[in-house]
Amino acid sequence: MELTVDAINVKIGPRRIVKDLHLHVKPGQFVGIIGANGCGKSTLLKSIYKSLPASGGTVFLNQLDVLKAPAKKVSQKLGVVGQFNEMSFDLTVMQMVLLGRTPHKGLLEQDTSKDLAIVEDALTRTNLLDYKDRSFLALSGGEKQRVVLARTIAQQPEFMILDEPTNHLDIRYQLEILNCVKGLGITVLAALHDLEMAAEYCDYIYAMKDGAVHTQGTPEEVFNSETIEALYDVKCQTFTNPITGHLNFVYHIK
Ligand SMILES: Nc1ncnc2c1ncn2[C@@H]1O[C@H](COP(=O)(O)OP(=O)(O)OP(=O)(O)O)[C@@H](O)[C@H]1O
Repeated sequence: MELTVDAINVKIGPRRIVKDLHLHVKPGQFVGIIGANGCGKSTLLKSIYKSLPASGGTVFLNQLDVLKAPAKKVSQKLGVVGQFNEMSFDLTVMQMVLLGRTPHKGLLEQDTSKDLAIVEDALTRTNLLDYKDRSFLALSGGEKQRVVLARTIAQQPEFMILDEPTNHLDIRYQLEILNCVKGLGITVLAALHDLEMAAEYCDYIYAMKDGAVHTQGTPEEVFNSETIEALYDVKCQTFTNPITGHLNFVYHIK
């Protein structure tokens, strides 16, 4: 499944937060969005998954016109792991993850053995099998984040949007979550703050500044001192870690 975003604009009050932005995610790619706090990453993602109205532009998932299509149709294709996962009523972890099946079901349709098998698989992939009878509200922030990912996996989307998916997570779970998402083999668009993880996991990067694309390309093309300084207003040196072979960064304030 591929995503094509053309000339998207988002205004909040009088302010233009996302400005005429174009973005393309090819089938099977893991694409990252990076940029400083407040540059518009979440606003862009929310406009793509229709949580915020766009004031102009189009979003297509293959032939599906996302901004015009009914929510249920979109949620059969598109799964979202957002930044804030609070809810006010209590469900068990199992019940939360079963909610992921909703877009595929008719009104009042019962859960089938196939739904339960899909949920079991999602719980296994996110290391949550032992948590299935626990109360969602009593979980830690990181555990909640994993439950939300499991729910999104149970939704069986062909395209996944992640907004800072590793917020709240310790290092092991940050790696596990990104490995887990990568292992799904679906197309992914993710806002990421950790540049080293973005360099390791992303096939292609959009670097945003002030609501627009500042630079785009492969991690090797985007991650250089000039771009990082321009995006974050810090001094930066990049180097290849001799142990991991991955791109690493050293920062200091100008
Ligand atoms: N509901 C809102 N009302 C007013 N301003 C908003 C609203 N939502 C976002 N903004 C503003 O839009 C700008 C972009 O916010 P956004 O959350 O998209 O940035 P971001 O790049 O995701 O930041 P972060 O890295 O901190 O999550 C910010 O200046 C923010 O204050």
